[in-house]
Amino acid sequence: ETFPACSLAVVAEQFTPNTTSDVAAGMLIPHTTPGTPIHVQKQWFKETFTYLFAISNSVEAAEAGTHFVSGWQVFKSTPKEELPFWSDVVLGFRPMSEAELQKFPQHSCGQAFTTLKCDCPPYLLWLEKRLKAKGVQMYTRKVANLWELQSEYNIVVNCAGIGAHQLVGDQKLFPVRGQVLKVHAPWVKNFIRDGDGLTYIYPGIHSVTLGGTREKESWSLSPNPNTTKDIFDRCCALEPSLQRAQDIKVKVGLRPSRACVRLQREILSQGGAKLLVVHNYGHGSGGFSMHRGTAKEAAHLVGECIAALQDFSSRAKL
Ligand SMILES: Cc1cc2nc3c(=O)[nH]c(=O)nc-3n(C[C@H](O)[C@H](O)[C@H](O)COP(=O)(O)OP(=O)(O)OC[C@H]3O[C@@H](n4cnc5c(N)ncnc54)[C@H](O)[C@@H]3O)c2cc1C
Ligand SMILES: O=C(O)CCC(=O)C(=O)O
Repeated sequence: ETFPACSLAVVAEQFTPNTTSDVAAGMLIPHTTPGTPIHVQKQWFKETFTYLFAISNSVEAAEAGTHFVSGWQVFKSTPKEELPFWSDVVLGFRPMSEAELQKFPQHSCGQAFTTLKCDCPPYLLWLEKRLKAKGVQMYTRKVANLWELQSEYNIVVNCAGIGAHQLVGDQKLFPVRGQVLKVHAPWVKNFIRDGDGLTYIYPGIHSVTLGGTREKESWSLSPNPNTTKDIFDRCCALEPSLQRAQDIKVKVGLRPSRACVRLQREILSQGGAKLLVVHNYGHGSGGFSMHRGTAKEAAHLVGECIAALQDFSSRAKL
């Protein structure tokens, strides 16, 4: 969209439904990361929210799998941060009333708001369809080293998620394993998030996501049956009607975590040849919440790469 004169290809080892993004609940509810200034995180969230608001408010919404969802974030004790940085981006953020809190006898306070959610795989399939309609080629291939792309491409945008640990040897990137359940419980219409972020119930178009776990440095993609029971029990304690949920599927994903998203330009060179790289990975728990904002910044960095390429070629002609 930003550089219509460029031709684009997507190279990935796995496409939807086999990516980390397919495991996610897809809720727009940011996590704060220490390595990025809050105003930047807010900007990324706001751009993503505005973008998905427009899709959710259009005829595309059903196919794109994006929708508004209202609900509650509940706390057992008063949270340190009374007003999260994103409170004026989501809609209608307010403290819960005493009457609402009666639904949560274990909790003493809470926040009510409306946010947006992406259902995956539909959202990823919709994005793929839009790319293909523009003539973008999709190649299934594992890349061992970015340099192997140098003979075919001028610029590589590295969006490898947790795969960047091996692909570019980023030791600052680590997995935070998450196990969730996707269940059929169409009567659950409101989201519920325990303020510690460990237990959540996120209703989507096709299923309700029940979470979760946050296991730092665990690379295991195998579901743990004890964890499944634990997640189910925790969610039923918040929403007793889930006892009747059916068709329980267990999913595991590795959040690509880092002190900050790596949004950076790099020039690789070997024997006079160059490959321009834009890194855009390390979204941790916030890949959906921030994807449009970080993509916009990555596109800006691609613009800088295009200018650099033009500069190299005009210097080569001198
Ligand atoms: C349980 C769970 C729940 C979550 N819930 C939410 C949520 O509600 N809201 C939210 O904002 N975030 C959530 N997240 C976080 C979110 O899922 C991630 O931030 C996001 O999926 C990261 O997206 P990505 O595109 O960077 O990585 P991925 O989805 O992993 O995509 C990376 C792509 O790169 C490819 N790749 C990697 N290495 C190579 C290689 N060497 N060669 C070729 N291809 C390669 C992969 O095959 C894949 O196609 C959740 C995560 C988990 C695990
Ligand atoms: O934290 C949340 O509530 C949203 C889900 C999520 O981002 C996660 O599990 O990583």
